[in-house]
Amino acid sequence: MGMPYNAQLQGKLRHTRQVLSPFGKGQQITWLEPFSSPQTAFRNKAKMIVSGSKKDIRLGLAPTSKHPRGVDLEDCPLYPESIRAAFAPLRDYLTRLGVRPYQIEADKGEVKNVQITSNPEGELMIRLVLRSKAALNRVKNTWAELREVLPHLEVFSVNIQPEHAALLAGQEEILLSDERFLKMPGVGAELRLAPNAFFQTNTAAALTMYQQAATWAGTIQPQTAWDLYCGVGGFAFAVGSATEAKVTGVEMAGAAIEGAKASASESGGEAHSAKDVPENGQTLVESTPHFITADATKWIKNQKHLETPDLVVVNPPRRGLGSELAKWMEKSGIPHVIYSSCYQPTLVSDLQRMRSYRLKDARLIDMFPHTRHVETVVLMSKVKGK
Ligand SMILES: C[S@@+](CC[C@H](N)C(=O)[O-])C[C@H]1O[C@@H](n2cnc3c(N)ncnc32)[C@H](O)[C@@H]1O
Repeated sequence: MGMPYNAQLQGKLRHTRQVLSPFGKGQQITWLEPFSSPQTAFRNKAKMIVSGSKKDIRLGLAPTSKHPRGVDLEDCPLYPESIRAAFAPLRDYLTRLGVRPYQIEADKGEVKNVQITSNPEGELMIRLVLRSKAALNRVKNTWAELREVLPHLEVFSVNIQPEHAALLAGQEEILLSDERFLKMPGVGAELRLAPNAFFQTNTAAALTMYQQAATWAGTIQPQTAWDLYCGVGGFAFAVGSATEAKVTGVEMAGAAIEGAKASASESGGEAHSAKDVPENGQTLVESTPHFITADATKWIKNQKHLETPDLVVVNPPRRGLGSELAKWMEKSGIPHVIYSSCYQPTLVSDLQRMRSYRLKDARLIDMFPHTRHVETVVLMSKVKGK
C-alpha cells in the first residue's frame, strides 16, 4: 500500500485517458468523475490457500522458501471485519476435522483452499475446496458446527478439485446449506450469488458501474438491450431499472444464470422468457430481464432472425471480446454500446476492431486499489454513415 491513494488514482486516470483518447475520433470524450474506492475493507471475497499442518492451519498465501508454512491473511486490511472474523473459526474447524492441508510439491493432503464471500450485511458464503471426496462425509456431518460460531453463514459448499494444478476450483460443486445464493446488492434488483458464480470483488465499485450503466441507458431509452457476459445480471437489472427495454442477459456459467433467474422472479417474474403467464397473478414487469446460458459469441451469431438491439452492454473477462465478437459488433448496426472492461489492453484491441464507434463518455472505476488494475466503463455510439 506504498503510494498515497490519490496519487494511485491520478496515475491510473492519466494512463486511461491517454490510451482511450484516440477513440474519441477527434471529438472530446466526456470524462466522468472517477470512482475512488474505500482504501481498506473493500474486498468482498477472500480466496485462501490452506497450508501449514493438520494441527497448525494457515489460511492465506501459499508457502514459499521464506515462509514454508504459508502466510495467514487474517489481519489483511483489504477484507471487511465480517470476513476476517471467519478466519479463526475456520482454522479451528479445519483442525477439528483433522484433514491434512494439500501440499503442491508432494501432491498430498486433502484441503486445498477456502473462499469466503461477504455481503455488506456481513452475511457469509463459504466454499471449501477439497482434493477428493475422501473427507466429504466428515464435512457433511460437521459443517453445521461452523454455523454455531458464524451465525451469519448463509451458504456453504464443498468443491472437488482433483487436479494437480494451480486451479482454485474444480467442476463439481456440492452445496451443503439449504440456502443456494448469497444476496448481494444491485441496481434495480437484489442479486443472487452462487458459490461457483462470478461477482465483482469490490461491491461499492460494482454498484457504481451498474448505476452508471443505468444512467446512460436512461438517456438512450432503448427498446431492446442485451447484457453480454452478464454474470448474475448486474448490468441487465440496472438497464431494466432505468428503461422500458426488453433486456436479455447472456452468460456461459449456468450457476450465475440460475442466480440471475432467481433475482428476476423475485423482482416481478421472468417476464420475457416466460411463455406461460404466471398463475400467481404476478404483474409482468416489462423491463424484467430474461437470461440465457450460452457462449456470447455463439449466441450472437444465431441471432440473425432477431431485431438489432438499441443498446448492448458487454463486460467480458480479461481476454476481452476477441476478434470474432468485436467484428460482429462492428458490422451489426447496434447504435449504442456500453463496454465495461477490467483490462485495458484488450479493451483497446477490441475498440480498434470497432472503428465505426465513437467513444463519448468514459469513467474510471477503481475496483482494485493498491494494484495497477482498474475497471473502465465507456459509452460508445455508432458514427452515422459508417
Ligand atoms: C467480468 S465477468 C462480468 C460478470 C457480470 N457482468 C458482473 O458484473 O458481475 C465476466 C463473465 O463472463 C462470463 N463468460 C466468460 N466467457 C464467456 C463466454 N464466452 N460467453 C458468455 N459468458 C462468458 C464469466 O463466466 C463471467 O461471469
